Amino acid sequence: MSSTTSTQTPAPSLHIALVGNPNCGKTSLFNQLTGSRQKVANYAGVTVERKEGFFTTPNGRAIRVLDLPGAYSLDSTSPDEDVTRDVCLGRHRSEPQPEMLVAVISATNLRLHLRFLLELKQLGLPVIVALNMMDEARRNGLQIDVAGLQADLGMPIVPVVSLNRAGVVPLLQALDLPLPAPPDPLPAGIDPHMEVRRLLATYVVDPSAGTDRLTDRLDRLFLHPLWGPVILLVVLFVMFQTVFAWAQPLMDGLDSGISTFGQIVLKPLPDGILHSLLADGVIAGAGTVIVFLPQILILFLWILALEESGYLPRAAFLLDRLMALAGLSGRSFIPLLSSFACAIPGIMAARTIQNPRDRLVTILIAPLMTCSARLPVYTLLIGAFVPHRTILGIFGLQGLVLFGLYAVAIVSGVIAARVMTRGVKSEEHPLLLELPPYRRPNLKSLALGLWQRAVMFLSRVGTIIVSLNVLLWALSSFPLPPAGAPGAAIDYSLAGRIGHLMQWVFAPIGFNWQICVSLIPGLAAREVAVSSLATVYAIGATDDGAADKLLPLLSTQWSMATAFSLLAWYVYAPQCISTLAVMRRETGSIKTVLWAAAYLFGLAYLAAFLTYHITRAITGVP
Ligand SMILES: Nc1nc2c(ncn2[C@@H]2O[C@H](COP(=O)(O)OP(=O)(O)OP(=O)(O)O)[C@@H](O)[C@H]2O)c(=O)[nH]1
Ligand SMILES: [Mg+2]
Repeated sequence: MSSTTSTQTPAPSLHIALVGNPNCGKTSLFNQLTGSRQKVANYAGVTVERKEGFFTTPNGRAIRVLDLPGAYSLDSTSPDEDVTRDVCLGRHRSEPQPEMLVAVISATNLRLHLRFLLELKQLGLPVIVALNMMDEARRNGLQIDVAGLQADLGMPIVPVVSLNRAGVVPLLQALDLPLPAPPDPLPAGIDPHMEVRRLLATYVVDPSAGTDRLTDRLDRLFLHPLWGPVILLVVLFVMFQTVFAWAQPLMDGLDSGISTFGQIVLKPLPDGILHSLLADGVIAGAGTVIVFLPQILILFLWILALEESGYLPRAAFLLDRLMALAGLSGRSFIPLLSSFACAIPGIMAARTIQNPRDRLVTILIAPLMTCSARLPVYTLLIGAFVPHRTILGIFGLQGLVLFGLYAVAIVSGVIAARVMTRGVKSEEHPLLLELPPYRRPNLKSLALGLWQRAVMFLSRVGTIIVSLNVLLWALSSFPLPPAGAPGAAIDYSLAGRIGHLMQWVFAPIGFNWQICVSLIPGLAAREVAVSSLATVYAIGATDDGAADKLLPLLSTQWSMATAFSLLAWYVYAPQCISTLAVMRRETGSIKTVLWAAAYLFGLAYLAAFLTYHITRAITGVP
């Protein structure tokens, strides 16, 4: 900026990095400084790769800032911590050493975080300490002699609260000052643990130390050997019940909105190609998927609230034994849990696992965890084939079946991991899982998180789903049948012919040719299978408006065995190219990916085959 109004010349630009222990609030600080919306959550290991951002200080200094994965020390042991170590030491392949570090430490966890800070002193780089979570420290009555600590450490300390912009202003101001001198390293022979103890004893008064805090009281309940698992089951159970119960009115509203919209748009158009393209390709396709938005948002509301509350690491702790059964350690839990939202961040979160075997097995079973894109497929079929009935007076049968599908996937994941590890115990270090304090989820950040999800979902619908559906519409409409040909026009189209050919392979598991056709575009994204079915059936239908009636249509045209077989297929099939691509990137091996795809498709076929024939035998429908 060549400003003539400013009286001060901005200081030269600066390149800094945010470094600190996991879960100390680096990403929250990064988001406040740069205005970005990187993922933040209340457990260790959320950020697994470096993120770059830019901002300007009040005096106009241009700053490039890196958010780094959390680390416990510079002797890194996992791929995510490698990044932090390499950047700090100036050894990173594509990232120059920062000119200054902003060491983020949490005021509520000084015993752990000061130790890493002492290690950072050895680097010979200027360091500013951002003393984060001051709001919580104040609430707990913690008194910190910041001036004394700062003089003792030889580094400027700036108290901050990274929850809002105002809370980080002191740091912005500190970044306008000339760079501090690099601190002196800890003299040889001084034990860092003793040094931390000395610092705490001299500069910190913690009146709540040794008292029974809320977090301790809650942990006695949530980590109780009996009540802990019971509560976990109840939480998961209620979650799936609400996905159906709360979403229904919203879904009905959306459904009728889309029908009305379709009628208004289509009414002036004469019958013909354009009418069919809009009705059968765009509206039928996008409309059938959009109605699932409420369910997806309810699922995410739960996931976001659980992430922020601090409950997830407790769940990992409770399930450590289950993981041991699979030959894995509790460290695999969070990556697997993230995969319930989407396997892609889940597979990336496996970078926090140190042991290479455990990391590979976790990546290989991550696609078995039920990602949110399966939800439309599951609920469409459950809605069409499972009666809307209450069991024992309180449990909805549909929610129960959904819960069952998730449970089957988890059990399958455990068995698959056990086979891959041959039950040999993990050599990963015993689970040293940090249990963060419980936090009431912030309503604003929940709302923001949901908004981001909604935008992501709708833009998926608007881009990939609509374009694939238009493509599918074209393939299902052309070539046109010869004049006077008997049967439905779609049978003569390219898609119809491909579907009939594929039936050779899929008839033994009860798939009709329409399902076969929808499986191909469904590879791009699982929800596309639903919109594709809508398009294929709409084009094939003789009566108008079949599109918005996919659900009743399926319940009359498919047997229960076919529907359940497709559900079983979707529990296992790696119907998502992006997941396979991320697997390739994270493992660096195309062989691994081919193997993963083969074993998952194999399982899918086997499960669908068994489900189809068992259901047929039970229902007695041939
Ligand atoms: N009360 C309070 N909570 C905070 C503050 N800063 C961050 N948090 C919360 O602390 C948790 C961790 O924040 P993150 O920003 O994800 O931490 P991180 O250091 O990036 O964590 P990793 O990426 O796992 O290393 C989240 O629940 C935040 O909402 C703060 O100043 N006060
Ligand atoms: Mg982070």
